[in-house]
Amino acid sequence: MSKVIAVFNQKGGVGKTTTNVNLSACLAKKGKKILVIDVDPQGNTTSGFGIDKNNVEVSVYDSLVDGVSLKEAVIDLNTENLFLVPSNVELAGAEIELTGRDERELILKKLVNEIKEDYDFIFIDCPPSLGLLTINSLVAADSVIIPIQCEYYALEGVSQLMDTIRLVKKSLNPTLEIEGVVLSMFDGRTNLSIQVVEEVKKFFKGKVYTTIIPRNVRLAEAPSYGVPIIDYDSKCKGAQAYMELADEFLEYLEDVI
Ligand SMILES: Nc1ncnc2c1ncn2[C@@H]1O[C@H](COP(=O)(O)OP(=O)(O)OP(=O)(O)O)[C@@H](O)[C@H]1O
Repeated sequence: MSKVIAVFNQKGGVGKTTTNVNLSACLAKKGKKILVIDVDPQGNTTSGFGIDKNNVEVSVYDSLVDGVSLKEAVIDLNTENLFLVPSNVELAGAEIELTGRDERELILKKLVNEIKEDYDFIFIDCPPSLGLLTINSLVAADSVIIPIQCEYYALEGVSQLMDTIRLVKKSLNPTLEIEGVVLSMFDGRTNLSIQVVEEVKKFFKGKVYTTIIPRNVRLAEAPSYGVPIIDYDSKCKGAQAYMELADEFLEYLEDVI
């Protein structure tokens, strides 16, 4: 059974891209066939996998705006089980171009449904906004993983994103569920990090898995080399934390099914 997961938080710089690149790479290592769809015009997930975003032939923009099938946009990352639909800055214009189209919130869902069964999991990297691209991502998804940075105002951002999830559930995707929270850039030496973890766990009342990813210099370096952390330094704390997240993710699904 295949599953589509949106990695979503409208706040910028909270670890969405890092989670997408590294969780998907870890799951691919565990034998799951993974497609990552980069729906962020910044294209950091695309470059995080080592793809030159200024040089892609077909991108998610072509699919969303011109109806090119996602199959035609897929890049084989030459790592076993791992595939990518790339993005680039062209996507920044898509929200305006799609305004006024019929069923504009359902475009990605229709495209994803055509290829869903070819993969075990499809991860969607949402942009840091609450616009049409994010709504398309949440409508296409079966579940949401929420990265939260352990920093000031983390919880305020969470209540805002919960409003969006509730709205999408109510009007466009009633079966959408929250699956897990990734507490990103945790610095165990600061009270703030510890407090954020406690508050977030209380907020979600133990209903979802909450995985802690430490602030880790190797994780911060890996994107500039265009590799997932597991291929960069598989022994570092960041790589181990994402492997643990992959285990939790798979355990959660076993429990649910
Ligand atoms: N656990 C970590 N340890 C150290 N650095 C990290 C960690 N997680 C993410 N970073 C760094 O923090 C920055 C922001 O992370 P990331 O790009 O994943 O966030 P994002 O939510 O995708 O951002 P945006 O909203 O701009 O798309 C990046 O430079 C990334 O390398």
